[in-house]
Amino acid sequence: MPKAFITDIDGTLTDDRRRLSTRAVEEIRRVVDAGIPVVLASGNTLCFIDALSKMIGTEGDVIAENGGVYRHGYTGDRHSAGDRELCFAAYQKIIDTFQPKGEELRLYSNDYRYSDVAFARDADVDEIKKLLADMPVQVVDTGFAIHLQSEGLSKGAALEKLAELMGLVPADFLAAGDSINDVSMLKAAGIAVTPANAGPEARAAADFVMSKPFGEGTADALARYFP
Ligand SMILES: O=C(O)COP(=O)(O)O
Ligand SMILES: [Mg+2]
Repeated sequence: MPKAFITDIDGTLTDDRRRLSTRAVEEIRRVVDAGIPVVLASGNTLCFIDALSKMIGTEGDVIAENGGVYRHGYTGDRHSAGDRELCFAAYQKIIDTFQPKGEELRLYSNDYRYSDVAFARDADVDEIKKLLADMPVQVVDTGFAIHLQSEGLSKGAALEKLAELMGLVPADFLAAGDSINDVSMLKAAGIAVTPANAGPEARAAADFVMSKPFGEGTADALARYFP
């Protein structure tokens, strides 16, 4: 049995409209009550994940902003990395290119981010990647938002550091994720699963693709690996 569980949120615990699977929540509570550490790892902001962590009932071990931020427990230090000003300069470059064409970009939860810049998927990602090719910024399309983050940051890299604070190694974890921003975490974990809605990158990185999509698939994985 794995010693711990790390899970993505959007598309892995929720459906594509971001509605939480109550069965996945129940399974996580069962696992937490059995003494298994559970990490929530998401592209979302720290405050968003903290609220979710409290209400689901996990212990505050979190990775936010796709690895730009992590923290061990609710009272642990917040570790933030990355050059947010650089990400903003990249975002400005995108605006300067797209706005004259009449395309509006919408920032997501900008007041609450420490590391990355996230915005609505209204612009063409391939065009953005081409535009920013000479900048040390990653363009990550999670299927829910587009993120700009400093090179070298990922959920997998943050897992390495957080696991150490938890007295574990990434190989101790079962990981669940649905998207390209989960690949590094799925690869680092001992066992990796992906719900049936997952994109091709996450599928390729997972050991098992669950037969059900979204939180239902993740709930099945918890029942299987933490019986
Ligand atoms: O914030 C996003 O874009 C997606 O969030 P996720 O990492 O929980 O899927
Ligand atoms: Mg996701």
